[in-house]
Parts: sequence; structure tokens; C-alpha cells
Amino acid sequence: MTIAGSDSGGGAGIQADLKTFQELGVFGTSAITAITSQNTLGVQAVFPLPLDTIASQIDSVLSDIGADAVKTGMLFSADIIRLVADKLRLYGPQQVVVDPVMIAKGGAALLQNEAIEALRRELLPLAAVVTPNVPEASAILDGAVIRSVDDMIEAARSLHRLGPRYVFLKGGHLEGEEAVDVLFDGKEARLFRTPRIRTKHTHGTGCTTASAIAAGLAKGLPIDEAVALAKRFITAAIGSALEIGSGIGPTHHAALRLQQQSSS
Ligand SMILES: Nc1ncnc2c1ncn2[C@@H]1O[C@H](COP(=O)(O)OP(=O)(O)O)[C@@H](O)[C@H]1O
Ligand SMILES: Cc1ncc(COP(=O)(O)O)c(N)n1
Repeated sequence: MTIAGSDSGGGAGIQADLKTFQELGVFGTSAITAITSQNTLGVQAVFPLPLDTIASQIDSVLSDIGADAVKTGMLFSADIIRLVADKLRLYGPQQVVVDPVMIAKGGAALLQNEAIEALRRELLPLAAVVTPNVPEASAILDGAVIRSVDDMIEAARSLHRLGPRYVFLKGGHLEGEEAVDVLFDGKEARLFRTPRIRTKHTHGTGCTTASAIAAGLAKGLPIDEAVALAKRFITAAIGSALEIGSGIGPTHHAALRLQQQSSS
């Protein structure tokens, strides 16, 4: 299940999550927290949904269908975060992947500033995995400076103290020949490295990565295998990113499957 915002442009949010679930062979369900009018040029408008509308969708799905994993994305306000945390406590899904979405690639705010405290206190302790990018990790840690892989490991250690079982800190925003991510389990940091792909078309990379991790966990994979799968999935998707629109294009969610089909 994904609890997230709708991206009309189809590259991020609920749309990216459901495409990723489908590609990885798990059945996707959703609760929409906000509707965004969005394209490759940016976010034109954000319409948060009323709390009872969000609650009702979550109740419908979790009271009947259940979920082997729940992924949260854009939650927008402290009130929505509190509601989602209450529902997660009520239904108690085993695998909760929290993608602490804050700012769209074009700079639009997808989480209100005052909501960061609710994210820290209410949601992170419920997370099996939290998946911040570098600016999100820095914001959660009150402006911690993260400029290197060593800084990322230190930040992952601090984030782990806020309660998630695992921290997956993504390094796409750092410079360098490689895109390096850190998985921290409370004791050891494991690095996931791939060559950096030269493209500006990375709209939806965070949503897609977190959903791929959730799909892996839903299938019963251990965390390091779920993360390795997600890294393969997002690397293929970025490598075949789509030049649609005139701004930052989306990644190609079918890329890994198409590569596997053509090599078999
Ligand atoms: N140019 C790139 N080439 C290869 N991998 C990338 C690139 N940019 C991001 N990634 C990978 O995509 C995933 C999402 O990364 P990141 O950009 O850090 O997060 P977000 O999309 O949340 O801003 C991570 O696994 C990261 O390493
Ligand atoms: C509805 C919605 N949710 C999340 C993102 C972040 O996208 P990204 O994965 O590129 O950080 C977005 N642009 N829109």
C-alpha cells in the first residue's frame, strides 16, 4: 500500500509507487493524501485532502485487504502525519517504509516546515526503514551538514536514534562519479554504489526507490536484498529516463523488466 500524494505528471507520488509495485510483482493499493498539479516543469498547485477523506481510504484498504508493506510519501502537514501515524498504530502493518518527502525537484514544498517535528516524533519510530535524501536527512537533523559519504554515515547514525529499524540514506544529491547510498542497521553501515548516470531526468527517483524497497519487503526479502533490488530498479529506471515535457522528465519504471527480457 502507498499513502502519498498524486502527481498528475505520472513520474512521482502515487503514480510512481503503483507502477513500481506492478513492475516488481506485488499488488498495489493506495490512499491519496493530496492532489498535486504537476508536470516536468514543476508543481503548479497542491490540494491537500480533508483528513476524513484520507482516513476513510486507509480504513477501507487496511480493514479488509491489509498490506504486507506500507510506504508513505508526501504527507504535507503535521495533521496528516498524525492521522497516518494513528492509523499505522491501529492496524500495525509489519513493514512501514517512510519516505520523508519534503521538496519537489523544482523546489516546491511538499511538506510544511512545522510538520518536520511530527515526522520525527510520530512517524520515524513506526518505520522499518526511513529513506531520506541528503537535504531531507539534513532537515530532520536540524541542518546537519552532509557533504561526503562519511557525513552520510554519521547522519544515518543520528537518524537511527529517532526510532526507525533501518536508515537508508540516499546520496543522489552529492557530487561524484558514483551515486552512493548508505544502509544503517544501528550497528553497521553498508554502502550501495553505482556509477552516476549523466541525466537531468530524475523526477520521481525517491518515490520509486522507496516503493521498490517496500515491494521487496512485502515479498519477504531481508532488508539488504530489498535495498539491492531497489538500487537495481532505480538505476535501470534512471538509465532509461524519459525525455517527455520540457523540464525534468520521469524515470522509466519498466526499464529493469525490459532489460531482463532482452537479456533472456
Ligand atoms: N544521476 C544518478 N545516477 C545514478 N543513480 C542516481 C542518480 N541520481 C540519483 N540516483 C540514485 O537514485 C536513488 C534516489 O536518489 P536521490 O536523488 O538521492 O533521492 P531523491 O530522489 O529522494 O531526491 C538513490 O539510490 C540514488 O543513489
Ligand atoms: C506527489 C509527489 N510526491 C513526491 C514527489 C517527490 O518526487 P521525487 O521522488 O523526485 O523526490 C513529488 N514530486 N510529487
